[in-house]
Amino acid sequence: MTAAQAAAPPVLQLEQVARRRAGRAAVQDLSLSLAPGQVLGLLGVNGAGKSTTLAMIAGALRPDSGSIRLNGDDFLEQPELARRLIGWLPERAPVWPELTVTEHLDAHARLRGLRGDALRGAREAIVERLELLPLARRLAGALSQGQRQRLGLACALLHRPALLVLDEPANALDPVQVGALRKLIREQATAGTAVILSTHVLVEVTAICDRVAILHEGQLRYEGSVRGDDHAALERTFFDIAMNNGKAQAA
Ligand SMILES: Nc1ncnc2c1ncn2[C@@H]1O[C@H](COP(=O)(O)OP(=O)(O)OP(=O)(O)O)[C@@H](O)[C@H]1O
Repeated sequence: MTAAQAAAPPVLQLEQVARRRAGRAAVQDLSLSLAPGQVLGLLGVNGAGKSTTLAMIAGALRPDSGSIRLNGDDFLEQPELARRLIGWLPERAPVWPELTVTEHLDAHARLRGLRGDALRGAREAIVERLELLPLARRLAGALSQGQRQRLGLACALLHRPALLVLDEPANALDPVQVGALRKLIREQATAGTAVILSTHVLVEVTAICDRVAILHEGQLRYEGSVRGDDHAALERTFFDIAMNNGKAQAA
C-alpha cells in the first residue's frame, strides 16, 4: 500500500455491526475499516463469525444493527453499490452446473452491467490471468473443487471491484494454486483494490495480509499489523483462542 492509498478515505467502514443467527449473537459490535490497496485478514476458529461478517459486507445478509459504508456511502440504503463495487467469493462458490466456464463468466459480467466489447475484454483478461483457457468449454458442474474455486475467484474479479471479499479463498487449492492466489491478491492490492479475506490459518494471514482482525465468538479480539512488534501479540492472542478458547494461559 502506498502512502497516498493509506491517506485515502476508507473503501469499507463497519461501525458497531451486529447480527444474530439461530438465536445467538453471530457478530457483535464489530467496527473495522479498510483503505484502498490494503489487505485485511479476518482470522478466527470455526464459528467465530467470519462468514457472517463477509456476507454482510457483500450485501447477502442484513445486519440487525450498525452501519456499513462503501467509499463513504451508506451501503444498507443503497444495496446496488455492492454489485458495482464489490467482488465476493463466498465460502462455497456457487456454480450453475449446466453452464460452461465461459457462459458462467458472461452471466456474471452481465449481472455487473458489462455488455459487448467491455464484457468480452473483461472476460478475456480474467481467463488469461487465472489460466482458465483450458477449462473454458467445460461445464461448471464438471469442475474439481479447486477449479470451481478459481472460477469463483474469476467471477469476483471480472468487473474490477474496488473491494474484494474472499471467504476462505485458499480452500481446496493445491500448493501451486495457493502460491498463485497469494500473488494475485498482492497484485490486486498494488493496483489499489482493498481486500478482506477470512481464514483460520495464521500463516495465511502473515503471508498475504497487511493487517489482521481476530474474531472470536462474534467479537473483535485483536486488530493490528501482521508485522513488526505486533506479530508477537498476534500470535499470542490467536494461540490463546485456538488452544484455550480465548482465555489467557497461566504463566
Ligand atoms: N445459515 C446459518 N443459520 C443459522 N446459524 C448460522 C448459519 N451460518 C452460521 N451460523 C451461526 O453463526 C455463527 C457464526 O458462524 P460463521 O459461519 O459466521 O463463522 P465462521 O467464522 O465463518 O466459521 P467457519 O470457519 O466454520 O466457516 C455460528 O454460531 C454459526 O453456528
